[in-house]
This record gives sequence, structure tokens and C-alpha cells, in this order.
Amino acid sequence: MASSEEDGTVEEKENNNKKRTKSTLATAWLTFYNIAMTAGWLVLAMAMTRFYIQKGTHKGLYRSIARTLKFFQTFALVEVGHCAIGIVRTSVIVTGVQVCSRIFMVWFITNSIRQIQSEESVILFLVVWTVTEITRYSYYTFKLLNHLPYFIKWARYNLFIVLYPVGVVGELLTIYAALPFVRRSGMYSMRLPNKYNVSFDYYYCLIIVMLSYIPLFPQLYFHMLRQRRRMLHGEVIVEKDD
Ligand SMILES: CCCCCCCCCCCCC/C=C/C(=O)SCCNC(=O)CCNC(=O)[C@H](O)C(C)(C)COP(=O)(O)OP(=O)(O)OC[C@H]1O[C@@H](n2cnc3c(N)ncnc32)[C@H](O)[C@@H]1OP(=O)(O)O
Repeated sequence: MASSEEDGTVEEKENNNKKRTKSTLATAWLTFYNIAMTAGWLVLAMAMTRFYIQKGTHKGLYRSIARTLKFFQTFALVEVGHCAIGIVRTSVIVTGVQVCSRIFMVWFITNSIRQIQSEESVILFLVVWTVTEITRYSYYTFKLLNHLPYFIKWARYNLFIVLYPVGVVGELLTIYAALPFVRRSGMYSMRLPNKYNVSFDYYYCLIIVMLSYIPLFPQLYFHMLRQRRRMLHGEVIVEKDD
């Protein structure tokens, strides 16, 4: 009897130790990840500012930062994994839509269509993303280190009110600017007849993507407004499961 009680205690202790090791590892990884991402977006901010000061124009700016942008934005896919394995308390769907739409903008629109890289709308969403991500990742970093300055928390849960719609306008204008080039070049499209007997038109796909902002964006925006009420005003909000 005594030995089974002892066994129970040993097992409990082992389980607790395992949980603690797991959460220490998760915290260490998240701290490293958030510091790296803050640094990455700061590098982008500095590169954009330097380019503009030196050249006095935004033309050519995208090409000058393309590599760094592609690397850090693509690396954000890891965040979907964080939610999926439960080391951050965020919805996989919300994070997935956010990250995938950004990756789509970078790889399948801006990077693929040279002619639109100097559009003002590209600079608009790049500046908005950069400000957002520097604020967001530094917020997570300071929070993990238990030293969160109030102004960063304030910026995290207020700036998005303006930046989110402005970023979306930049993205939509960029996709809109891409449409004529996509139609003319027939890029990423498959016309019939072909050996797979499949037809795909990237032009119409882009129109569907633009239309999908209508139902999806308000959901992301209202999610952030709920987070704002929870974090800044301490409201208890019951979120629906994914
Ligand atoms: C394939 C093609 C698809 C096309 C589809 C097209 C449709 C697209 C429609 C909409 C497109 C939107 C495009 C986006 C544009 C822009 O980004 S514009 C720029 C402005 N953007 C923003 O302001 C972004 C706002 N969004 C976000 O912040 C997030 O991405 C989010 C996922 C939407 C919301 O964040 P969420 O994580 O839910 O909230 P938080 O309060 O920040 O965090 C909740 C808890 O989780 C912890 N946490 C999260 N991540 C981390 C981390 N990396 N490290 C540590 N901890 C993390 C966080 O601390 C919170 O913890 P608790 O305090 O314990 O709750």
C-alpha cells in the first residue's frame, strides 16, 4: 500500500517534471523565435528607410528587400505549428488565414509579377506589415520575459485598428494592379485541352481571392477587437472553438 502510494507520488512528480521541461522548452523556443522575428522586421524597416533616403524614390525598393521579406514572412508559417501543437493560445484557423494570405501576397503576387513591384500599394502594405510585426513580435518577447512596457501593449492592441484596414487596402490594390498582367500572360493557368483535362484560370482565382476578403477580413478584425477588449480592459470573452 505504502509502496503504491509512493509510486503514485513518483509518477506524479515525473509527470510534473516532464510538463515543466516541456513548458520551459516551449518558452525558450518562443523567446528565440520572437526575438529573431522582431530583429528580421527591424532589419526590413531599416533597409526600406535607407533605400528611400538614398534613392529618394520607392521604385526598386521591393527588389532590394525581397529576399529578407520572403525569408521572414515564410518563416511565419511556424506560427501555425505553434497553435496546432498548443504552445500558444491562438486559433489555428485565424493564424492560418493571416499567415497564408501574407505568403500568397509575397510569393504569388508581388514576387511573381515584376511589373507591379513598384506600385505605391506594395509600399503601403509593406510599411503597414513592418510596423505591425515589429510591435507584435516585441510584444510577445517582452511578455515572455515578464517585462512588458505598457506602451508596447497599447500599440499592439490599438495600432491594428487603423493598420489592418490600411494593409488590406494595400493588398487589394496590389492584386487589382496585377490582374491585367495575369490575364495577358496567362501565368499559373491551365487551358483545355491538356493531358490532365483540367482547366484553371489564375485571373479568376485572383478575383475570388479578392472577394474572399469580404467575409474573412471582418472575422480577423473582430477577433482582434475582442483580443483588445480582453487585454486592455480585462473583459472575459468566451471564444467559439475552431
Ligand atoms: C491561399 C490564399 C489565401 C487567400 C485568402 C485571402 C483572404 C484574406 C482575408 C484577410 C487578409 C488579412 C490580410 C492581413 C493584412 C495585414 O496584416 S495588414 C497589417 C495589420 N495587421 C495586423 O494588425 C495583424 C493582426 N493580426 C494578428 O495579430 C495575428 O496575426 C492574429 C493571428 C490575427 C491574432 O493574433 P492572436 O494570436 O489571436 O492574438 P494575441 O492577443 O496576439 O495572442 C493570443 C495569445 O497567444 C499568445 N501568442 C501568440 N503568438 C505568440 C508568439 N509568437 N509567442 C508567444 N506567445 C504568443 C499571446 O501572448 C496571447 O497569450 P495569452 O495572453 O496567454 O492569451
